[in-house]
Amino acid sequence: KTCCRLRAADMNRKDCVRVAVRVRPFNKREKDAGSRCIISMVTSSVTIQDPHDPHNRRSFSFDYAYWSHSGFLRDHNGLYVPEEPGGRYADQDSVFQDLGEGILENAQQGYNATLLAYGQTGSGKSYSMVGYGPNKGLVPKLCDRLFEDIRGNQATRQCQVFFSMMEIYNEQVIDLLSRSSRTSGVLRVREEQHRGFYVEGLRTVPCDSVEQLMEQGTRTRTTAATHMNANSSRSHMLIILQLKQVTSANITKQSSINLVDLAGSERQRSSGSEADRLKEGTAINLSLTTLGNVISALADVVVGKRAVHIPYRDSVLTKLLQSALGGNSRTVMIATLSPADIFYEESLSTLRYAESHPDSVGTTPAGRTQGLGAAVRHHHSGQSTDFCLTFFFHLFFFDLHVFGCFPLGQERRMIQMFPSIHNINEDAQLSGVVKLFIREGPFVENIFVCRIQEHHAVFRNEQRRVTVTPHQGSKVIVNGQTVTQTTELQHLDRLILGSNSTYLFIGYPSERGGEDCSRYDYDYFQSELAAAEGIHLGESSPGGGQTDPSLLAVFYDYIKLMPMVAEANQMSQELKKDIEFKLEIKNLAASDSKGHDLEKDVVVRVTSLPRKQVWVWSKNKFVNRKFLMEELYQQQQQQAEQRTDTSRAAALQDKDPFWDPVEPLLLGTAHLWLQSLVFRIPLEEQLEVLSSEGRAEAILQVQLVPCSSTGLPLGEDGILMDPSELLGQRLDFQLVLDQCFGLHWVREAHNRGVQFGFRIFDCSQPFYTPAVWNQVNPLLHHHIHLTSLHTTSSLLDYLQSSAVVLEMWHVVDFVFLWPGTDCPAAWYCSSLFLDSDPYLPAGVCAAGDDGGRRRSLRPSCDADLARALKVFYHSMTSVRAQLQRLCRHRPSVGSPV
Ligand SMILES: Nc1ncnc2c1ncn2[C@@H]1O[C@H](COP(=O)(O)OP(=O)(O)OP(=O)(O)O)[C@@H](O)[C@H]1O
Repeated sequence: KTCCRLRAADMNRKDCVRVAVRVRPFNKREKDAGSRCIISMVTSSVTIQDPHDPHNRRSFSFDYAYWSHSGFLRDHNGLYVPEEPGGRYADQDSVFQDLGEGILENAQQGYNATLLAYGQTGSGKSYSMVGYGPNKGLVPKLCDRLFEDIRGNQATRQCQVFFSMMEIYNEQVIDLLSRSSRTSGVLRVREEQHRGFYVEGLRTVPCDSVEQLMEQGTRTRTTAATHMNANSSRSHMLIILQLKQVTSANITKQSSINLVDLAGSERQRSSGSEADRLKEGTAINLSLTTLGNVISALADVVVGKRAVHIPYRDSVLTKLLQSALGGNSRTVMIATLSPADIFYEESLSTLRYAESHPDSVGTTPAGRTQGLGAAVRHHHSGQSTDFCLTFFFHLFFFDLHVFGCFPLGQERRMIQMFPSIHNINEDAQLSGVVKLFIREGPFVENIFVCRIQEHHAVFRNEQRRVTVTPHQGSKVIVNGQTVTQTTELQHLDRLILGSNSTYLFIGYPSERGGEDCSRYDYDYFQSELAAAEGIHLGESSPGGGQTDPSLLAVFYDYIKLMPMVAEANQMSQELKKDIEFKLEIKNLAASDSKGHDLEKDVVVRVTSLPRKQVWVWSKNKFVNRKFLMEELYQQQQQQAEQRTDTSRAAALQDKDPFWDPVEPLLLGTAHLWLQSLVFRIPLEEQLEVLSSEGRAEAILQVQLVPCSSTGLPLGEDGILMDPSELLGQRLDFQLVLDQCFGLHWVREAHNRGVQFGFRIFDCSQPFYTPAVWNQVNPLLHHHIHLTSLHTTSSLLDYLQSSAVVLEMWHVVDFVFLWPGTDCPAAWYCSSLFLDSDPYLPAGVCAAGDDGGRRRSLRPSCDADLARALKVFYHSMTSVRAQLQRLCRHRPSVGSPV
């Protein structure tokens, strides 16, 4: 069995942090993309393989490694179990036996414990922690066992369990069991000497089962996320079970179990943009970073490295977990992984994070651990435990009023009687938790979606016909199409209300067949919307070839970003930012490819509407900014509720995620092929500058002129028949950027200009022409003299097969901006060496370098043919230049030719 099992008793003996890793099966997306599994496990060691370099493998050792990727089947109860008894598949039961039982035992002995799930969004954290359907996860299994034990030991012990459930989002605590948390229910974290950190006013509910409480908490989490324009995968969900035991000898033990479903770890990655780093600081999840630091610091204390300060106070999560991390407390982390090659980077960083938490935390005797575990037997006097279950019935009926939600049994009856709409969430665990029943008769169900309008749309049910009518100015999309009028709904219609509230319509029972509703997941909704915008993957013929995985990755990026862009637009509108976001698919043309199968990527075009200033943000930059926008949105909402002044926050431009300094913008690229140089033939070209969408942005007139070392153009005599004659020789040529035509956009404002940049051969620095301002057809007249003192075969290869990519940059405000570089003005260069070391004696090149490549050079060929080709090529070049000039001066339509 791959899973290395340590008995719970072992765990108790070794005071420690236990780290487990679990890999899940492929999901539909990964299967569609033809993903390969890059994770392998042998006993408790996990190996990950770099999909781009099969020799690059990294192995990590953990306490437990759970193989849940393959070798399983679904039994008649819907449980995922190993295909054969003793098979390697690790099911929910085996994970519970290893991780859950120890924690429970520990808590019963009176020690605090923490169980954390860490991993990227969609990697299986919720599956392990909460579970899906019959495949119950650690939390329900642990609670079931706890209540079973309590009932079994009633004669010798009296026990009470208190339950609380909260969400930490942007360092704010939201009580998931509170009625007010949907709007302004953000609670404060306080500290008291005898109590440590606690959440003021948090509901703590005595209970003897947790199912209903968890359901209620999940429901609040879903609606809170919708309301706050927030993303649930960015928040931490924390369940605290407090166990109070009084033995027959009248000894009181009190302990708490913290169960934490952490935010998706992928947000920890930087967008890589230097300029955005400052703003990113807050976007990166503080609690997640601090948790890592706390655990590492605890490990340092244990090995006696240095007297470390343990940064519990740096984040809300670590403050709340302080009494249950380290010391005699038990901490178990389960790190979850996707098996797919496309998530290599994410999975590697998860393994690194998990590895960095060695199993030594807390091995110090309790007395030396700064009292961390000593919190164990203290009394939580004064906690508000006077709250009882009946309150939740109030809560449910409160929900009924606004959201149409009902207690479980009643809800089942309602489903059998009425049509309804069910929320569909990106996090499958949160799908179907909000249901709105649409009763027949004079009732009108108004639905509240976002803060733009009090009511968004009206649902009516007249004579068993259900219709939706958008309120004026509200966005309602049915099956991918925007509707503005009353529209009748059919069973399984997909609705998107506002920027991104997605619902599935379930008709009357008589309309329902045995169809599988689970296919209408979040991806389905977004794919349908993308198809309406003309973005789709095309028909995949049954049994036909698979879609190119890289195209699939772009498509999935597109549908992932689509709702985020809609939300960003909504926030921009509400916060009156006058910024518009638009998703685009662009060719990554910064290569010298011949234009076939250009790699594509998704970018976000950002336009400041009043100034018509445009920025293009990368995916990562947009995602980070979107989180900052959510933060700003939340702050402003709270300030508006508290009626405080919002103008100060809005004035801090450099902190404003909607704002960016003026930046040069890459408008397009032109490819200048260099092949003529290997024959020392001059070339004059009129190149089209194409935008990333393939639109012609301008015409650029350029020349390649072979020349002497002093810059004199070579005549016909300089033309070579065999490029290999250049090997080891000096080569000089000039790249001339003459003129650019058709920059109509410079007319739109007075501060616009253009600048060209390029990279060539092995030169790491890009080079730029000086900017030219305010001209539709600017004269550039920029000459660059390029020299190779000793032409190597790799340079010849490069010239024969490559093009220089000339980038056209839009610059503004007469500020000299250097796109993507800190390059000083001196890089307006006029001469440049192509040799990596221009002072190397001529003819010196590494044998290995030349040996293999010489073969790829054109062999010396028939002299007559070469001469003929030379003449033909020369005349074609000038004919082409003439033709292009004629095209440019083409008479307008209708005039005589
Ligand atoms: N061990 C497993 N066996 C079978 N299916 C799994 C397993 N782990 C995860 N899955 C499936 O993978 C999908 C994603 O898992 P899950 O929702 O738990 O991810 P997550 O990390 O919690 O994501 P999020 O951060 O969005 O909540 C779910 O459909 C779940 O059923």
